[in-house]
Amino acid sequence: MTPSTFISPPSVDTAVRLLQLSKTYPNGPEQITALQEISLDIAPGAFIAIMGPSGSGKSTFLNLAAGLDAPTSGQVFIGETDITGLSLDAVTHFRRRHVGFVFQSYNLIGHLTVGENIQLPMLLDGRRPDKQWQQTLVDSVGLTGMTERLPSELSGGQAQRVAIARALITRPTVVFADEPTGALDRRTGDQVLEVLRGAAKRFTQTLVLVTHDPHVAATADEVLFLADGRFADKLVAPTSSQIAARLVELGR
Ligand SMILES: Nc1ncnc2c1ncn2[C@@H]1O[C@H](COP(=O)(O)OP(=O)(O)OP(=O)(O)O)[C@@H](O)[C@H]1O
Repeated sequence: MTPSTFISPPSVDTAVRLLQLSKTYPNGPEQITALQEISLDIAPGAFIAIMGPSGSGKSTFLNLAAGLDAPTSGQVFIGETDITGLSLDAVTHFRRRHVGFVFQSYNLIGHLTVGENIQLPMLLDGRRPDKQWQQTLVDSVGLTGMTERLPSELSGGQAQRVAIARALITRPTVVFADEPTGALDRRTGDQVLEVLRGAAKRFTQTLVLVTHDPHVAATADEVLFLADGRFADKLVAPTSSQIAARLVELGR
């Protein structure tokens, strides 16, 4: 199916639109279908969590929705741009400007200071960082006075706060977070989640979080469940117990 056969691109009040998104991987003579015809609209400022049993397609979902991998079929719009129609170079450039990432492993550059790490997405894009916005973010994630430190001088929780500020510095259309508290103890993880959630709400930042952890997913406005590469359910503002119960039913 060519892109022109699909319906029109999303309006500006859709941050991310997935249209009949599918991904198959070769597996010897057969194929594994990791995602099957996923369609979803995410509103600007929404905070959604993606959950599902192991192998249900969460990583594949994130990789496709964020433009880190190409679908076998279907389309991904970020804002009004169909990123599945872009060349590899163009999608990399687009991602740098319009998509933020927070990974479990922080991915900070060791020889750059906190401040330089936060500015990095702007510098890589050849843009001058907005110092005032940077300071707002630094204060908002609780790193005031720490911008001259190196990553080796930070705790895990502080390192992830840097990663959150770095993800927000470009004012991206959407931030994807992949197990953002997976490397932290529960208390620190809760604080970091609160920072992430608080910043997203304060700056009306669209946030898509992929996690195994019901406690983490319960901080989202909505939880979408994948099973066998399809959306199996949605819970609005659920408790972690409700999420855990649903996961058991889906065969966690
Ligand atoms: N590169 C690949 N090559 C072949 N199969 C793959 C590849 N990546 C994922 N798969 C398969 O696609 C399906 C979905 O995998 P995916 O990693 O998206 O699931 P997941 O929900 O993130 O799993 P987990 O919670 O265990 O990390 C699985 O059956 C997996 O084995």
